[in-house]
Amino acid sequence: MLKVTEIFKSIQGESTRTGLPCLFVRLTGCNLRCTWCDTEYAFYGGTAMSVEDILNALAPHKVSLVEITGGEPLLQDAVYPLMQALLDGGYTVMLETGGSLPLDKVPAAVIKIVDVKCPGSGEVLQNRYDNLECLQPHDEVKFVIADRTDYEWSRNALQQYGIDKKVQVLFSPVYDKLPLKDLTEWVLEDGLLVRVQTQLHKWIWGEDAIGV
Ligand SMILES: C[S@@+](CC[C@H](N)C(=O)[O-])C[C@H]1O[C@@H](n2cnc3c(N)ncnc32)[C@H](O)[C@@H]1O
Ligand SMILES: Nc1nc2[nH]cc(C(=O)O)c2c(=O)[nH]1
Ligand code: SF4
Ligand SMILES: [Mg+2]
Repeated sequence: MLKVTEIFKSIQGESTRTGLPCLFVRLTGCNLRCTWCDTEYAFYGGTAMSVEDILNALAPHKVSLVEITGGEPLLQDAVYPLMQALLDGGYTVMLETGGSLPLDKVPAAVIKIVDVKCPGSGEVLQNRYDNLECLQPHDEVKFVIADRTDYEWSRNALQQYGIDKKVQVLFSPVYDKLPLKDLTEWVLEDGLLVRVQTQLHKWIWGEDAIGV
């Protein structure tokens, strides 16, 4: 059984697949406490569901892209059979993870979106840099940036670990904290090979909407 906070249909609001219709499975519980986390309601509670219950909840929507997120989805062991069952059911599966837990057991066909936590998150010491070895070309690495200090730290991490040589890198401002324009201009000034992104669902439905 898995603890599930919510299952919903929306557009993918982040990553290179932004704008595509997508189903979301938000698992309950997180081992981190990022200062700016927009999903604190997923830390506790949740409904117990089996893999079959989750497949049955997704099927009527007739959307083939699904993202498993949280909370931290890799905290629950049953996430592995869930990912495999979704792949076997013909879904394109994305996994959104905070980067503090090992990635080596994630099925190769799953598209991993891995955060590298910046100092402004308060969780920079939790990054597992050996995870960068597990990345495949279809995976993406996301830096959520609160200010200029985070930006310079991210720029340095890119260079130190050669992340932009391996996968698509996303630079995302902390919503309502760092203006998108500032981040964009810094990236252009420095000629970084990264994709600036914003959380599109918040521009559509507002930052406090849940289940979108
Ligand atoms: C809620 S987390 C769940 C998955 C996992 N715990 C993680 O951190 O990647 C989903 C994504 O939302 C991002 N996020 C959370 N709060 C945000 C905010 N206020 N502004 C921008 N991105 C945010 C996280 O950094 C992460 O990339
Ligand atoms: N629309 C929408 N797209 C998203 N992409 C990643 C999300 C997440 O919370 O992990 C998310 C989310 O919460 N909503
Ligand atoms: S790791 Fe993800 S869910 Fe957990 S506190 Fe950070 S942003 Fe929120
Ligand atoms: Mg979200």
